[in-house]
Amino acid sequence: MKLETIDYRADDAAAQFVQSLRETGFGVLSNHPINQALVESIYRDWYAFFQSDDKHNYRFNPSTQDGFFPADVSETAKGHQVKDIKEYFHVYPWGQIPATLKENILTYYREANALAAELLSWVEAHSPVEVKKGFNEPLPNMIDGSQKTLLRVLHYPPMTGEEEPGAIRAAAHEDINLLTVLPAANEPGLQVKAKDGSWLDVPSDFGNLIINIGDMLQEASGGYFPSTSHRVINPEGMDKTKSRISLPLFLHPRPDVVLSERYTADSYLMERLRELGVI
Ligand SMILES: O=C(O)CCC(=O)C(=O)O
Ligand SMILES: [Fe+2]
Repeated sequence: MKLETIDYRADDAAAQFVQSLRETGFGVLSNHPINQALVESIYRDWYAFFQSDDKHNYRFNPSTQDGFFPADVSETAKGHQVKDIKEYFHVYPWGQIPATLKENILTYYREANALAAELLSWVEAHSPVEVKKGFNEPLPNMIDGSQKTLLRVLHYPPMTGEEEPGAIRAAAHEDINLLTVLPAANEPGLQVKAKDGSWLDVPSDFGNLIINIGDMLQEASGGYFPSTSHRVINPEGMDKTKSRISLPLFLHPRPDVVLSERYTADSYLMERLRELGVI
């Protein structure tokens, strides 16, 4: 099995994209409307920010979760013991954002959300009737006006040789949210677990847009759309000395959205955050 890249402008792009999501939990788009020059300037400016001491002036707020998370408080994926090798910044439009970085990152936030709403309408349009009937409201509606959607700017530092044994950039995990939208990072490493248990490279040609299903869409679709495990492996050889920057947008429904008979978006998120031990 291999992940195929889908041309966003193809006549049957929506059908192909939804089929890829259904089969692998991932969809990869080329020729999409996200401005690549904007993504590149975000990578460049935030790389400089992560290199500076200024980042420590934006330490995350534990109750609202916006701001800078240093490597020593970085996540440990569910079911793992060692921390990931990464630091990151959580951007919410209402949260702390360095003034010089604000305009570009909020433009990206807005544009990526607009595309995400369209992709959710593709998912809905290509869902079987029984699955569609289970959606309590149209999928694009679920994120409309949501204050919960999170843009994470990630910096994976170069390898030093001092890493904790077994630690990798991002240990295997599933995303909690509805869909995740991710421009290809400036370095490779992202892999998705196939049905046979093998790890596949996600095609990360610069300019591709990668979309994956999160647990909330799996829940809302009664398991029809699978939330698949993915990870970021450590670089080898010459790439060891390179940083990797990536920019996942985690689409979160409004808290009152009913996902299933068991969960609202809020009760689902709280249960997962409690399991992770972060609340
Ligand atoms: O850095 C990446 O390419 C993926 C990051 C990721 O999966 C996550 O932060 O949930
Ligand atoms: Fe992820």
